[in-house]
Amino acid sequence: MSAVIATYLLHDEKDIRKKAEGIALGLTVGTWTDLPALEQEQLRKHKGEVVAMEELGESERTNAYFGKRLKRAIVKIAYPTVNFSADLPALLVTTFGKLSLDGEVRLLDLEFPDEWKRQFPGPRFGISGIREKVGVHDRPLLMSIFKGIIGRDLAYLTSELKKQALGGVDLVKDDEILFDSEQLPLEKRITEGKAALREVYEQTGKRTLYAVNLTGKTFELKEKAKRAAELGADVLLFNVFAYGLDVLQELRADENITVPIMAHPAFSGAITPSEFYGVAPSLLLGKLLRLAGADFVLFPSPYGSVALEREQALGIARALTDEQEPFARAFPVPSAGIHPGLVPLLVRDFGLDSIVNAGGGIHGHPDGAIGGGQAFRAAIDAALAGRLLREAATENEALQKAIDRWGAVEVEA
Ligand SMILES: CCCC(=O)/C(O)=C/OP(=O)(O)O
Ligand SMILES: [Mg+2]
Repeated sequence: MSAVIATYLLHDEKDIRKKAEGIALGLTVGTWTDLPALEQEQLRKHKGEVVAMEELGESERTNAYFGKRLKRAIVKIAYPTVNFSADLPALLVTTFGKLSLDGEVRLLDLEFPDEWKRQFPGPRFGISGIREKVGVHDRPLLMSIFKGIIGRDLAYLTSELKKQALGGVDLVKDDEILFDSEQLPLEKRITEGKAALREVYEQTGKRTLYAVNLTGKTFELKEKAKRAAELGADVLLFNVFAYGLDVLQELRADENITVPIMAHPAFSGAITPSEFYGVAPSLLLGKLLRLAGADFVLFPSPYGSVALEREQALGIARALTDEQEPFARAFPVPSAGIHPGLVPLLVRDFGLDSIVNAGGGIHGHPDGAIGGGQAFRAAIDAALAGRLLREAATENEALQKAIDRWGAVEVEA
């Protein structure tokens, strides 16, 4: 029987196995033992099964949080794929719909039968495709974020775009809070942005992509994205969790929208952070965003301003780049509060196939966005060469100024 296997962290005061069995039945056939034999035979292929249970010891932390003594267990439950359609809304409602309201259950992972998950698109470009577009194959990419753009006009936007590109970044992204406005409509940001980046390319030979924020009402998104593609948009930034995973998948699957999609984690913090309930980040921001077709995935780094616990951040990156999956690998983009002094940690933890992403760490440099980009590029080169940042900074003024401002976390080679 083809089944999706959900892994949960369960809590219960009395009988964890009974709770697990109740979930397996409640989210599938509803009841079992009181059914006549004939009905049991007819319904057997639809019945959810507890396929594994690992009891955990009591946790003082958990009991303190819930204010009662709880048993705990990691439980795997199989949901027959014959019960639901092959789409993410059906998957989520089946495995963690009403159950997500329980308040004492955390969805840790979903495992899919091969033939079932191949119905999903995965990234259209992925890491290799993005590298081809920027022409960089031997280092982590560097991305900067517009800051202080709301309320500004196109002349200001293109001027700021050029400065970031002149600093040597490979991509510039809209901030996720930049929405269409009279002064900065999407179509103009694309066309004027392309012209500005073409100027920098002709001046420096450096190609820089611009990720424009695709926003607006859900049912307008496809037409907007098609128009953006026609205008030559490099990348579409998308606030997936304000819309839904299936909207991301619909954009990815449309053959008229052959543009890389960059998933922003905005609003996902309403779902992932608790260790006791909600959804594990490696599943929501890793496995599911890759399945739905994100080429890049931003998530809080372990050392930034909205830090994720390190193992959780690494778990997202693993899920995005797992070679066992039948999908293109997606770029991990550990973000928030990143400055050049953190690059050795980023390279150690996320390696070559990742993106160093910064807003304040670029624009807050004493020499502005150009200095910020130069400092990051020098830090990346130093980290890859196994050099201490402070040593490399003796030969690079922009990096030295960044270290003077934000410090540096050295990682021994
Ligand atoms: C995890 C998303 C980070 C983000 O959206 C953003 O704008 C970061 O800005 P900085 O923290 O680098 O200034
Ligand atoms: Mg942002």
